[in-house]
Amino acid sequence: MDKEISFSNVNHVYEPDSPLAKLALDNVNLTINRGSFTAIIGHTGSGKSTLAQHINALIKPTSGSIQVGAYEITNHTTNKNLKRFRQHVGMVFQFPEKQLFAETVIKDVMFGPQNYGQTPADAQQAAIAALKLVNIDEELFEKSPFDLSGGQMRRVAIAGVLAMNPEILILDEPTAGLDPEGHREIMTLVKN
Ligand SMILES: Nc1ncnc2c1ncn2[C@@H]1O[C@H](COP(=O)(O)OP(=O)(O)OP(=O)(O)O)[C@@H](O)[C@H]1O
Repeated sequence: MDKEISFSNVNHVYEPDSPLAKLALDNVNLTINRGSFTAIIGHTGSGKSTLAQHINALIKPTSGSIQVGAYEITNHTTNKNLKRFRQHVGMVFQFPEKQLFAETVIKDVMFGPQNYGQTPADAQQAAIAALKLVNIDEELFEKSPFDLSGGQMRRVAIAGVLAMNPEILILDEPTAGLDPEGHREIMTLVKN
């Protein structure tokens, strides 16, 4: 199997050189293979989100390096090289429904592909495909995302990431705060 993501001696210190300095990642080494499904488990505050946010270079290592496909992320990586890279690494943050903003479900999901240069027609097609993938009925497409249930809102938010057709999908506690039914729906869609 091709090596896809690897961490080499990754350290991350929040607020270095201050009395509040916090070592959140301590010499992390790991490899995640292409085509695999990996869960990171740990106590609250153990560094799971910090680790996940390194994979799309939202934060950079204090030292060490992360290889994601052909990209290497180090302390020296500059943001200007990262827009194309982030297109391939979809990140679903905790409580992603908090980032919904558009007046309709379909417009919300189209936003990402359009922002990355797709025509409105192509973005709409990508959005429809992503919404199908997360089982959102067509009759909801023109509704406000804020009129949906919590589980539906979360699925629309995930569709917004899937519409970018990422090669890597990172989900940070995707079922947090959902009821058992919502929990089951999200885990089924992630597996699909
Ligand atoms: N922006 C920040 N500034 C300073 N310290 C931070 C920051 N973000 C996280 N930390 C600290 O880094 C450590 C790891 O946090 P992180 O959020 O990665 O943990 P987690 O395992 O994802 O936790 P949870 O399960 O509660 O989401 C914690 O001690 C946290 O307080």
